[in-house]
Amino acid sequence: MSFLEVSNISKQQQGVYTVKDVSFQQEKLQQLAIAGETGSGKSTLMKIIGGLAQADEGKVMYQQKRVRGSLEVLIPGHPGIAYLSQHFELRNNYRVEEILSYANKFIPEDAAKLYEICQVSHLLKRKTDQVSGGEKQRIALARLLTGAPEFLLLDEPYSNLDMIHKNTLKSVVADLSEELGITCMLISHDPLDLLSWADEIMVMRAGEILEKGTPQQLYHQPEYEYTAALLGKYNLITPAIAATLAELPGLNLNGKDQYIRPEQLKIVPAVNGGMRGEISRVAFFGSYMEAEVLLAGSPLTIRTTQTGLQQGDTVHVALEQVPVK
Ligand SMILES: Nc1ncnc2c1ncn2[C@@H]1O[C@H](COP(=O)(O)OP(=O)(O)OP(=O)(O)O)[C@@H](O)[C@H]1O
Repeated sequence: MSFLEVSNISKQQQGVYTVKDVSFQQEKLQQLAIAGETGSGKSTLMKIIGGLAQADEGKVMYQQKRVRGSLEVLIPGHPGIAYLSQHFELRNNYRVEEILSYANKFIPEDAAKLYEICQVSHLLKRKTDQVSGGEKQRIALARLLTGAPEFLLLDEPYSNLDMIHKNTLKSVVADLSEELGITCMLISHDPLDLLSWADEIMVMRAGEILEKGTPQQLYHQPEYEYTAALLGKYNLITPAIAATLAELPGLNLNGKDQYIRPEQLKIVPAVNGGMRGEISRVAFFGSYMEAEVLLAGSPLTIRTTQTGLQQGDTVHVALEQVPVK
């Protein structure tokens, strides 16, 4: 039996299904991410898994035991499962070390290691109102981890963090499995968080699991345009557009909609036989440029590191198909 088995979970709120017949499994130490637009039911599902909400139907089995819903117990939640909410609160007027010692199950040396992993060791003597938002987030995580959970549910842990604090917390989360043997499930609205971290991504739409797969599968060969859009920019090539792009080297004429990522389109030297087009727009993104190129009248977005491109330039374009693992 799997570490986590979710079977036929449904929940209605105000007469509408917010989670509908969701079933899946997660193995120990497997890094599972949930993607989906706002309101697609991600948080509701995660709270049901952690015993913090009540499902109407279905069951959650964690390490072979049923997780009881929030209405079946006096204090909602499961002792082995920690849930880091995007709306966490730290009690005011306490020292960080007091907050952390409250539910601590570790001996001092192990707790110190935990604080180091969470990068909060230097904050222990401060009061909770003397730390920044990003530091608070790491303290909240450290506090959850002091309860020695084996399973951690991370609900948008990086929202409201600037790039520096986000990267610090991302490296903390990356270390959790390896250093502490904790299995994690992550919700994030930023595709970069999910793609770089997950072993498997589940895509939710209107309370249901639409599709799931490895980051590479879902990024390069999504079944649905919804998934393509969630995970990054793309060019929709319908069969009608594909028919006008017959000269584009590498294009697959398979009669289906294709979602071509901007970095799959390459500007090539004219002698290499790419399809001729005209640049209609260029934008600078720091480490790369994005150019919109009109190919047979269709505007396609290309990501390139080539500099000096300008509106009105003639370029030749080829397509690289990416083998998917
Ligand atoms: N207590 C509630 N009562 C009624 N409807 C609710 C309640 N909580 C959530 N919902 C609705 O359930 C749906 C799913 O909400 P949920 O928070 O699970 O989505 P989400 O995918 O996590 O969204 P987000 O990315 O914005 O956090 C939404 O349509 C929301 O409005």
